[in-house]
Amino acid sequence: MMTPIRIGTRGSALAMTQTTSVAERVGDLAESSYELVRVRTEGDVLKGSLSQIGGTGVFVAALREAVLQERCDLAVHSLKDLPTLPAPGLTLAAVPEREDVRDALCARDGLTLATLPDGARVGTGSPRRAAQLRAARPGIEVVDIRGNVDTRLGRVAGLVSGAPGDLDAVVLAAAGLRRLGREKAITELVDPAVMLPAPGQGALAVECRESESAPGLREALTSYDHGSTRLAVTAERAVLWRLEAGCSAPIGALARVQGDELALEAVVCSLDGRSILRLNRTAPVGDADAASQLGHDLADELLAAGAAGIAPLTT
Ligand SMILES: NCc1[nH]cc(CCC(=O)O)c1CC(=O)O
Repeated sequence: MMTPIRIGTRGSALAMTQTTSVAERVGDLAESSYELVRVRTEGDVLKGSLSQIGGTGVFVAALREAVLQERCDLAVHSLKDLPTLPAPGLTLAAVPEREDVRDALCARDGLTLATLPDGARVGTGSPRRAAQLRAARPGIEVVDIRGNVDTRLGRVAGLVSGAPGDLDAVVLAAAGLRRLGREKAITELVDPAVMLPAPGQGALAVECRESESAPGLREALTSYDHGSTRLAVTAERAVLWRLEAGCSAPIGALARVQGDELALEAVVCSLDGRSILRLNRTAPVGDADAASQLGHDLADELLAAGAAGIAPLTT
């Protein structure tokens, strides 16, 4: 018998549901009980816009510390919040199968990107979403917002009963809405041809200590890992790494395994949405190194095409 696997999580509703579903699967696979360990992160404490807080990994650092200090054995993160630099002493032990990768428009009165009136106020805290929104619909006003999913939905007029709402719509990740059982708020799943998601969007990351040696745990995590999801997010994150960009840079990337090819698309946007540089590239499906190479190669093409002059990459 093993002692319970201790799984670190942020306290937000989204983090708790994500961690609980991971914990149940890992517990089953390792034939072990588990307990959740709540960790408060800087990203939960600080107020203000995420782009103002800046820096990568505000949601991640405290969870990583908790694993390194052996206050817990695993940490569950949203992969898109995970810095591209590896954390010494930790390893990305499992990337479970990805949820919906798309961004979701949640608008009043069933409106969509095409039917929102000019002048509509659309909330997002993400420069990537803001830029692609402006490019798709130059007439709308993008409003910088932050807060948890329910706070954001509450800003949309008529979407949440009792909340007056000062916005016509917000854009959130479909994956988070689904995990929270809030998919009814979605009025349009935005086609990635219009809005390329963030690298790693919709995927989770399970980290453990490199030295983890509990019987069965590493094996359980290896069998929980989803090969094509890992290849896709590896390629996407390699773009970000090569551009030396952070998670709040106006960059989107999406890779998919299509037959025996890994197809990667990436976009770099100016903040005003007027310049959009979008390229794609494919490689034969191979190992993680080949997926990284594909991401690096596409990033080099973006740089050669002027990416650094379009967007503030290091924010
Ligand atoms: N940066 C916030 C964040 N990190 C992960 C998700 C949920 C979706 C996902 O797993 O990609 C969200 C919320 C959002 O973007 O709407």
